[in-house]
Amino acid sequence: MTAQILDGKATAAAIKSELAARVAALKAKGVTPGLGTVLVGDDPGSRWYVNGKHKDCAEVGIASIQRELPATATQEDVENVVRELNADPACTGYIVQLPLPKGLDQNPVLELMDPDKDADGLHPTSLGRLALGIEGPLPCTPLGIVELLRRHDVEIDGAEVVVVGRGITVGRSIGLLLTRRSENATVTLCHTGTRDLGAHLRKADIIVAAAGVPHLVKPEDVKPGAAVLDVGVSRSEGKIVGDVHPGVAEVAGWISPNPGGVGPMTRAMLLNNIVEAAERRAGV
Ligand SMILES: Nc1nc(=O)c2c([nH]1)NC[C@@H]1CN(c3ccc(C(=O)N[C@@H](CCC(=O)O)C(=O)O)cc3)C=[N+]21
Repeated sequence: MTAQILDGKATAAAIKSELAARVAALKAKGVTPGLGTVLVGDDPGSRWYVNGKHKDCAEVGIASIQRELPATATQEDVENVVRELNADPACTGYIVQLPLPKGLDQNPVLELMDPDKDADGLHPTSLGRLALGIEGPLPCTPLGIVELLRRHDVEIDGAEVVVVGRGITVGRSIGLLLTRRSENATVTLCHTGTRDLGAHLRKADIIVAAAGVPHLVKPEDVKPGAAVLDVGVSRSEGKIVGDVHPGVAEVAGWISPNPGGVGPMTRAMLLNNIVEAAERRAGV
């Protein structure tokens, strides 16, 4: 058996064309959604990601608001840019590209953001709303994973989902998302303190590997027919190495390639959060 591919690149392209239609409808009402990015320092990887986000915006008709600060920027400098974007009516939502350069404290910056402009869905208020079941921006990678599964008809309702990794961007927040009534999955959150990871993995209908450990999920740990999502991004000689061993493709029912799987979906969901925020504000 060879797994079906959860093609994130193609799915993200389909979502972007749907979003482009919603942006056109907003523009017809006189509303132009705008995504802001705050990039501090000159890390080439961060710059590459931020540029990608603006390219995505151009594709669907979202306006781009780019703010750049040198690596020597002070905490006050960064916080002033955040205040400025909070007050800017052209900015529907924005992200502060993480990590910030050494010496800058990220939490006070994130807490200063207007939660209604949180494009990442990772503001304390957004995570609180998610936990409480209040509408608001949702974390992009978990949302991308749900969309990727839905659009490939992988059953989430009632599924046993095993998540590996407790980071905020994926592991911690996807449990909150998948256990909502609308998703209705059973979620086990595994991490470095888990005693027998293999025993958990072998019971899973859906595995979300987000530990950042190359090839952590082995073929013998996967139940035949399971859906496996590879979120891990490690690098070896410039190439991405995921958390899922290539041999898993022979056992799984579905597998997300990496690159070309969860990454493009994360980017598409950032755009989705901007369009939804603009629609909420316009009362659509
Ligand atoms: N405030 C904030 N929000 C973020 O969402 C955020 C961040 N900071 N800091 C860095 C990480 C990383 N991240 C990725 C998004 C898309 C791909 C992506 O599309 N990757 C491509 C290929 C990448 C390649 O080839 O290097 C793929 O998977 O096919 C990857 C990584 C968002 N991040």
